[in-house]
Order: sequence, then structure tokens, then C-alpha cells
Amino acid sequence: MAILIPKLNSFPAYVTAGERRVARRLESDLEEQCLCWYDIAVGSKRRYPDFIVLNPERGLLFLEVKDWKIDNIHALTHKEVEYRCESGIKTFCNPVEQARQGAYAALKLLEQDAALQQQHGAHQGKLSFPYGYGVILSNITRKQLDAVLITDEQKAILPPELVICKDDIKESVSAETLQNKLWAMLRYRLQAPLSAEKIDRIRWHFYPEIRIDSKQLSLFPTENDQPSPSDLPVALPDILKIMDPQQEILARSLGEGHRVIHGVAGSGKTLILIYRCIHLAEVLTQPVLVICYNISLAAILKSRIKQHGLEEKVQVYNFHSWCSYQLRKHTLSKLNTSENTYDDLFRSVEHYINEEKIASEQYGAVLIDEGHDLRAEWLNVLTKMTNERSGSLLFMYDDAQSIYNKRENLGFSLASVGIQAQGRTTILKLNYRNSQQILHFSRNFLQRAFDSTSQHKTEVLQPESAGTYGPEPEIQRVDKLAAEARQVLEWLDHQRNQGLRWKDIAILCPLAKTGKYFCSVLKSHDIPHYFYEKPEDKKLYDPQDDRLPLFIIPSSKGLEFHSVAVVNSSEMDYVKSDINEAAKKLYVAFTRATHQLLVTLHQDNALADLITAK
Ligand SMILES: Nc1ncnc2c1ncn2[C@@H]1O[C@H](COP(=O)(O)OP(=O)(O)OP(=O)(O)O)[C@@H](O)[C@H]1O
Repeated sequence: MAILIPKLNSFPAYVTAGERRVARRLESDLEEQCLCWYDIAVGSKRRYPDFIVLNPERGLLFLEVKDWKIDNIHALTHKEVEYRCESGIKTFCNPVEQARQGAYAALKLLEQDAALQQQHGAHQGKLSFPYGYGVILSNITRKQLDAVLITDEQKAILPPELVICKDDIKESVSAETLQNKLWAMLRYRLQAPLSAEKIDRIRWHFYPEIRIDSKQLSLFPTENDQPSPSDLPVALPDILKIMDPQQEILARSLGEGHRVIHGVAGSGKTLILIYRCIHLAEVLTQPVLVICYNISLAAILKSRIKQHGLEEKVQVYNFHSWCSYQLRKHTLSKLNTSENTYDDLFRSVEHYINEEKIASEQYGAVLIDEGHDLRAEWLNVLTKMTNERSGSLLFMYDDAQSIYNKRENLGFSLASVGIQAQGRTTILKLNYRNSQQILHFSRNFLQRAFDSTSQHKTEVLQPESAGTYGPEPEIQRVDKLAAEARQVLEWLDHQRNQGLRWKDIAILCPLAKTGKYFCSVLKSHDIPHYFYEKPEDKKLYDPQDDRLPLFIIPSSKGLEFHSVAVVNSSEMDYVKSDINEAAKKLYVAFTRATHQLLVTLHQDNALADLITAK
């Protein structure tokens, strides 16, 4: 079975019956490793071949599908087809010519990449794999076609070797026969299968929107992320980062209605969310709401949305700022319903929605990042905010990172908060953010903590590593906080000697008082830094600000840095001695580091033993 992108059940309504039939056959009858894209724009010129099939064993095939009936073909030439439609006779491009032009435009993108060229021989500099193009006439039999294309000259208008007819895609035709017909359209036989790197390069060239670290999508852009005048930057890097096929299928197949993504830390949930925003902003007339709990994550998402020029159509808020915005927008005052001002805010919004003073269905789509941080009653309000008939809702979560709410897993059913998730949940298990060593350490630590508390047999989704190799996390158990600070200063020195900028490093601490202590240490060593302690500060967090950032652990959710020091990590005060809760917070902190992790601790307790256990 081939991988069809997007999934058949999310094909738009306008797709013809013939195209659907072809899609079903390609999906079920092509070899397992084949990737098969339907109607997706290629390159910046945005041409839309009906199907592009990439078979690593064979090569690249471009297909046009026509649902035409033989009796309606009025005239046929090498260039054009005159076809009788309901509105009269219309002129179309000859589909073989259309397929040829689509193929060559796409291949031009690939031909400029040295890594996809033949390195020696008579065809040096040409593409190193075969390609071809063809047409599927899903409503015309071979016999019908032969009856109108009689002479050799006529046959050359729709060459039989480039045309597959209705009878070739009948259910009774075997998969092997269909495959043979398709692969015969390729120019020659591939000697060795295409490598995974080459496949990724082809995808990277064709579909700029699924690139990572490119202007289009990178969550955390690098300095090299400058806009490129064409699809092809001047010098291509050796390793091109791109969504994996599962992420791509998911991103392209989300469609309308409610969707849920249950993904481990670093599995690309936020990446998919941004992709989705770009698409929704293009197609929706109502605004899109992106919401999360964490203020600093909201600040980053906001700046990414701005980079894509979508701020007019996409609103980004942390939950309580959104509540304030709703009161402001509807010129309503906060009700004094409790002691807690944050709770007041929510209760007020909830009250006014029930009173219909705040409108529901304000958004064409609501996208919830880090959904595990939101309470059921908040979600109940958010699900009412999307257009009930045509609106879409995307809920992303990872139960292992649920740290604001004392609960195992989500603690409520999605249906109970109005999210229709049945049959619409996708699981992402591959972690891309962390080195294998950091992920292994973090995952084992969390599991040890869960195993140590007999009443909590928490089952969480276990991440698998797609990350690179890196150094083992460094654990420093010392006798006092001042000794931790010395370790951190030494480690910072080492990071800087590797050429890292301050903004690539972060210090994460359990409590504000630890953060303040580290600020004084950094100050006395003239290290530029900023402690994102208060909500106003977090709202202003800018990953491009080249000062060493300090965060209290929960505020670091959704962020990532090359190197992270988690300090005073066995501090138990802030978790009221609940090992499970402490472990989840530390898991979030550890998984913020992409390459290097330092963990320091001085307090002796059960948590310290769990951190240092082998
Ligand atoms: N297919 C991929 N190839 C390479 N890098 C990837 C891929 N998918 C995601 N990444 C990178 O992994 C990192 C984590 O992605 P992202 O922040 O979207 O994950 P997440 O699921 O939202 O994580 P968390 O829940 O921990 O915040 C980012 O740097 C992203 O660019």
C-alpha cells in the first residue's frame, strides 16, 4: 500500500469520481514505499499536477487524470483538445502535453541540485533517477480510444504507452499489471533505490511549505533564514530538514471539523500548528484563534505568525490574555467572583458567554497548543468559539507534560469538553528536538519517578528518538546552591567556547528565588541575562535577544535551546512533595535542551535520588 497525501477521506468535495478512483487504486496497488501526492502545488510557481508518484525503486512519475467521455471529444490535436461541456465546446491543453509541461517545470527545480545529479558518464549533470509522465483517462476504454485514433499519426496525439484507460484501472486488473503500465512510462530502470536523503531532497524542492528552518515554517529561525528569491537558495545545505511523511500527511489532511494530535515532546506539534495556521488564514473568512496556557510560548507563536504576515487573520493569546481581550472587546467589566484574579477573568468570560453578551462562534478555527495545560471548563468555552457548522478545531497535547493541572493523563474525556475526537486522533511518537542521549535520560527519569509511586501507575506516550547523537547529560550533585552556581559558570564558559551565543543557552529553575539568586551570580560575572519572571516580561520574550534567558520551569514549555542548565533540580517546595508532579516539570525542563543538558542539585531527597539514579 502506497502513502497517499493527503488522505483520501480529506480530499475536497470538488474532486472528480475518476480522480478518486485513481487515488484509491494508487494507494492500494502501488508498492509500500511509494509516496503519492494528489493535487498539491509544486514549487513557487504553484503548478498542480494531479498526481506525483515517487517510487524509491523506480523513480518519479507525473500523472494527469481526465474524467472525459469519448462522445464529448470534439477535436484532438497534439496541442489541444476541444471538449463539449454543459456550457458549450471548451478548449483544453492536450493532457499528455499538460503532464509533460508539469513534469518539466517540477524537474527543473531538482536539476539544479548537485546531490540529485549524475556524477559521471555521458549523462553527468542530469538527474540521477528516471522520471516520466502520463495520462489516465478514467472514463474512456482502450477500444473507444482506438476507434477514434486510427492512423499512426493520430495515435501519436495520445501515445498508447503514455495513456492508461478506464479498463486498465478496473477492479479486476491486478496490482502488478497496473504497476507495469505505470512504470513503463519511466525512461529507464533505476539501478539502486533512491536513498532516504534523496527522497527528502526531492520533497524539499517540491514543497517549500513543509521545510523546516526555512523562512516558511521554522519555529525558531536561524540567522541563515533569509528569504530566498527563488525556490533554490544560492548554496544548498547538505542536510535539508523537512517534515517526515507522517507529519506531512497529518498537516495536509487535517481538513475541517475537530482534530486531535497526541504527540510526545518535540514531535513537531507546534510546527504542524503553524503550517495549519498558514493554510487556514488563506481559506477562512473568519479569524483564526491560536491559544495556549504559557505566556512565553504565546509570545513566540505570535512572532512566528507575524513573520508570515498573518497577524491580521490569526490571533495568538495565552488563555487568560484572551479572556481579558474578550472583556475589552465587548466592553464588559470583570466580575468579582473569587479571590484569584485569573479565575475571575475566566468566570467573567464564562458568565458573559452564557448571558450571550460575549458572542460564541467568533472564529473560523481554534487551534490549541499544549492543550494538556488547559482545564476542562476552559476548553468547554473554547470549543464554543469555533463556527459550529464549518469551523475547525485542532487540539494538541502531550500528557507527559501536563504540569499545571494535578492529574494523570488529560483527566477528562475530550467529548466531555465538546471536542469530537473519535476517529480523528493522530499519535506522533518521534521526538526530533532532543539528542538521543537527552531524550533517553529524560524518558528514563520520568519512568523511574512514575514507577516509584505505587499509587500512580501513569501510562504516558513513550517518545522514540529521531534526534542526533550528542554528549551525555551532565549531572552535578553538590552540597549547596553556591556550588551549583560554580558548576553552571564553568559550564557556561564551556558553552561559549564552543561558539554559542547567549540566546542559544538557557537556565531553568524551579522557583523565582532560585532564579533571582542566579541573576545575582550572573550579574557579578558581567554575563548579559534576563529573567522572564513576571507575566509582562514573558509576553515580551524574543528568542533573538542575545542575552542569557532564565525561566521558571513551567514558563519554558514549548521553547527550546541548544544548551540548557536545570538548576536546583531537587527543590521540592514548589511541588508540595509530589514526586510525580515534580518529575513531569523536570521532564519538561530536560526536554528543552536540543544538544547539551546540565542538571545541578544540592538538596538530598527522593527526587535527588531519582535524578542521579543510573
Ligand atoms: N521532521 C522533522 N525533522 C527535523 N526536525 C524536526 C522535525 N519535526 C520537528 N522538528 C524540530 O523539532 C523541534 C520540536 O518541534 P515542535 O516544537 O513543533 O514540537 P512539539 O511537539 O510542539 O514539542 P513540545 O510539546 O515539547 O513543545 C523543532 O526544533 C522542530 O523544528
